[in-house]
Amino acid sequence: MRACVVTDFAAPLTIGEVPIPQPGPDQVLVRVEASGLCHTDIHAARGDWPVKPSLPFIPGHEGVGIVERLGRGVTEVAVGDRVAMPWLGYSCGTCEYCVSGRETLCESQRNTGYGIDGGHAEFAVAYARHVVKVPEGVSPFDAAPLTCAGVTTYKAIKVAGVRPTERVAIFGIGGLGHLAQQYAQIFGGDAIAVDVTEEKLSLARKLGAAHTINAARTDPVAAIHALGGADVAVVLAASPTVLEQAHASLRRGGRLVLVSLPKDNIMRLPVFETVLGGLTIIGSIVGTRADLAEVFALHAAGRTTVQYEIRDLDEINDAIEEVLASTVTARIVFRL
Ligand SMILES: NC(=O)c1ccc[n+]([C@@H]2O[C@H](COP(=O)([O-])OP(=O)(O)OC[C@H]3O[C@@H](n4cnc5c(N)ncnc54)[C@H](O)[C@@H]3O)[C@@H](O)[C@H]2O)c1
Ligand SMILES: [Zn+2]
Ligand SMILES: [Zn+2]
Repeated sequence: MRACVVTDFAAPLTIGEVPIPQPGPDQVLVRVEASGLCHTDIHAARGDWPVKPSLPFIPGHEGVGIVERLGRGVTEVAVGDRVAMPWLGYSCGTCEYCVSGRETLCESQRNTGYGIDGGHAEFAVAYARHVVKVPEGVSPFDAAPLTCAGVTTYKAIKVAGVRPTERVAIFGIGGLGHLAQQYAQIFGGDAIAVDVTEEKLSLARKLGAAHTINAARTDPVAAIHALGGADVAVVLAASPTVLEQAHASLRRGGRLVLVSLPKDNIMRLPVFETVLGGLTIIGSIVGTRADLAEVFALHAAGRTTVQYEIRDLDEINDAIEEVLASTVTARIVFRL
């Protein structure tokens, strides 16, 4: 099969032929139709984070496709089902986190496109318990970005507890951000979209943003305080500077939700303003299978719009450069 393989954190990704993987017990073989390029794939391919994937590996955790074969004991899905293969590729099911609906915190978890070969390939093997069925009527190209960008930001808005009329500042209107904005609005909030290009802000306006701020031209902290300050700020740009701006943009009682994972792995936190402002700081990691089912249901009901550009897998290295240069409207999805 044709697959994208990371062989070296310092080298471009390679596209080549590798054997089709075989599903073991409790696993399924999926023929991938569409696979979204998350910024996390770039961090993974470059070894940006403290825990690195072992080489070589196939990235991609927004893979969507058709179940082609079942391993021994699989009852959860059938051959022919369309499924999504999210970042949470395996969790133990029995630890205190798993049994209390917090499977994304499982310490035995394995991650698709990181510890388990992922979706940037013609076929992928996944644990049947951890794939999520894509509802009838949702295209694989819409489903792919929802599988990480969607579920992650849906969860981030949920943990922030966004309430009607609250001002929700979204820092970074990329793959994650354009969906975060829509979930903030679905929960009743007014979105303030912050990014560094006019194309991203024009998409945000099209999707209903109450305000847009170009951080390349205007100080977003002053601009958000001129609107009264943010009740919630969600950080989706992988930069410590943006983390600090998001914190500074909050009004008293505000909540800061950390989602992006900058290589630098550090933010300066002003203690005085945090204490006196009664601020809450929340870390949010992807979402559960149940969250993803809700994300798909919202989309099937016509409540969200997924913005994507389709590319061939051979173009992945150029696609990565485009994401890093902020020239992609929202998400790139590979057609397999
Ligand atoms: N916590 C999680 O569960 C989780 C899940 C998925 C992705 N992530 C992380 O979230 C981050 C975003 O992922 P993505 O796929 O949406 O990336 P992306 O590249 O599509 O989006 C990032 C956006 O930030 C914008 N940006 C850049 N500099 C900015 C600035 N100074 N101010 C405001 N905006 C700025 C970019 O123009 C772009 O639109 C990555 O670090 C990724 O690893 C985290
Ligand atoms: Zn992702
Ligand atoms: Zn567990």
